[in-house]
Amino acid sequence: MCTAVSFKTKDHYFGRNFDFDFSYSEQAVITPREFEFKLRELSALKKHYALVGIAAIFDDVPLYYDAVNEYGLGMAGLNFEGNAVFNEIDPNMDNVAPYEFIPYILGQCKTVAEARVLLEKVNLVNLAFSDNLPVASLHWIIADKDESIVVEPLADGLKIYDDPVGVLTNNPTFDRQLFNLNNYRGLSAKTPENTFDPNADLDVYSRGMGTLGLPGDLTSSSRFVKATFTRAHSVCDDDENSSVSQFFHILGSVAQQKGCCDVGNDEYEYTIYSNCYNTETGVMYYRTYYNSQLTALDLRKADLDSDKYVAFPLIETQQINHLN
Ligand SMILES: C[C@H](CCC(=O)NCCS(=O)(=O)O)[C@H]1CC[C@H]2[C@@H]3CC[C@@H]4C[C@H](O)CC[C@]4(C)[C@H]3C[C@H](O)[C@]12C
Repeated sequence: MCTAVSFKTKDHYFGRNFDFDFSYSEQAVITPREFEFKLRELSALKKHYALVGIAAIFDDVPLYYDAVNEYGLGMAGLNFEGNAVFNEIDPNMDNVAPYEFIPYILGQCKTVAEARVLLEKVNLVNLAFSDNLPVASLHWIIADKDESIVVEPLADGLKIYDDPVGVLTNNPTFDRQLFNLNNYRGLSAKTPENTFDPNADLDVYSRGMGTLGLPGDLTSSSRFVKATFTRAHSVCDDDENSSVSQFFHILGSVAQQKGCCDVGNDEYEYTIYSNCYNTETGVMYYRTYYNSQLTALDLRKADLDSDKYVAFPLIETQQINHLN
């Protein structure tokens, strides 16, 4: 399970929880403009916008899980098991393999509006990066400072939804996730009036009674509701530290602690990393399950005209600030 969020204060922030039971040794990776992304069915992206994000590196190619480009467009892939359908090659379309999708969009689009145009011709094809990797069953959120969309490869075609709440989790399909929010329209950050039975003397015995019924379980539909509520009610100052802290608190509301989601064979799904991009400055902050200190990587401090990516292994050991 995973949760991605798009959030605005003075700047725009984007990021995700990466929840899974194992990792492909993902790293923090900057890909400059002239790194050649070879595409399976289309001509290579020789010059493209620079990317910062989290990627697993196979055969010297960064395969991005999530990234932001130098113009502030962000994109993240989240599991969409059982729903994602990838097609055969269609000679009339731009055939893109799922593992190429993030560099394909972020390498060429400055905004969601530009991404919508490219997406009109995209056919996501059933091609794996290599024989020993699966075709990842994913759907994607694409966000800039003005809007978010969700892209779902369904059996009856590629669906592009507006995402008015700036959140994506996993199953079911995004239209159903949005519909489910109707069930929670009565929830509030404020103390509710007694509309239940005005003749009964109902006490406000606790703060937070307006949130009673907000789900706290780990299912993707519950995380969608919880993250949407938390984001929608977030209060924070406009500066970078406040915004980044608040962003990680939003993600923390749907984080998964190891042990609570048993996937068998003594393996557990947990929040392996959480990250937050300031999409306007190109700085990515991350923390990992075992290291709660924030680590930052700044896109603009790399040589963006180079043809070589730079990769930094995630710092996974706890960083403790000892006072004595
Ligand atoms: C498993 C992850 C989703 C996490 C998530 O959503 N967990 C909820 C699980 S659940 O919904 O609860 O079941 C996804 C997200 C991004 C993916 C990589 C994308 C690049 C590359 C694409 C290639 O084709 C296959 C290998 C590859 C490295 C991919 C491996 C894996 O697929 C990754 C890590």
